[in-house]
Amino acid sequence: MTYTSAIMSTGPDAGRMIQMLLKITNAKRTIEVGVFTGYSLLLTALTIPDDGKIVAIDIDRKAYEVGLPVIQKAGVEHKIEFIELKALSALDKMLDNEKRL
Ligand SMILES: C[S@@+](CC[C@H](N)C(=O)[O-])C[C@H]1O[C@@H](n2cnc3c(N)ncnc32)[C@H](O)[C@@H]1O
Repeated sequence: MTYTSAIMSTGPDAGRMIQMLLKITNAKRTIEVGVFTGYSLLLTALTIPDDGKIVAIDIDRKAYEVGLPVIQKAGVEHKIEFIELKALSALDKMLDNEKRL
């Protein structure tokens, strides 16, 4: 599969900034809104602890699946819960579930 929208991906400088912010805040649980092929998702998964969790939301699972083999090769897929849904609906569901706990 070819993906022609590479311009949508986070740039390397912004990626390093994301990693730095995750480190200085000791982030363990994060929400990624807008995954695309998963570059910033991969950086986040590589940065948070091994028992950390990322809820990754995107309306397009196909784009996520383009980058998934890299995430798997990096050994960080277990930290990711991918949700294919509009972000607002996914976030509403998460809030509803939280209220029920
Ligand atoms: C700029 S790209 C994300 C780039 C990604 N973070 C990266 O590092 O490569 C934006 C993504 O948001 C997704 N998107 C757009 N509207 C959305 C919505 N309402 N809910 C969920 N995802 C959405 C698109 O499918 C696209 O994959």
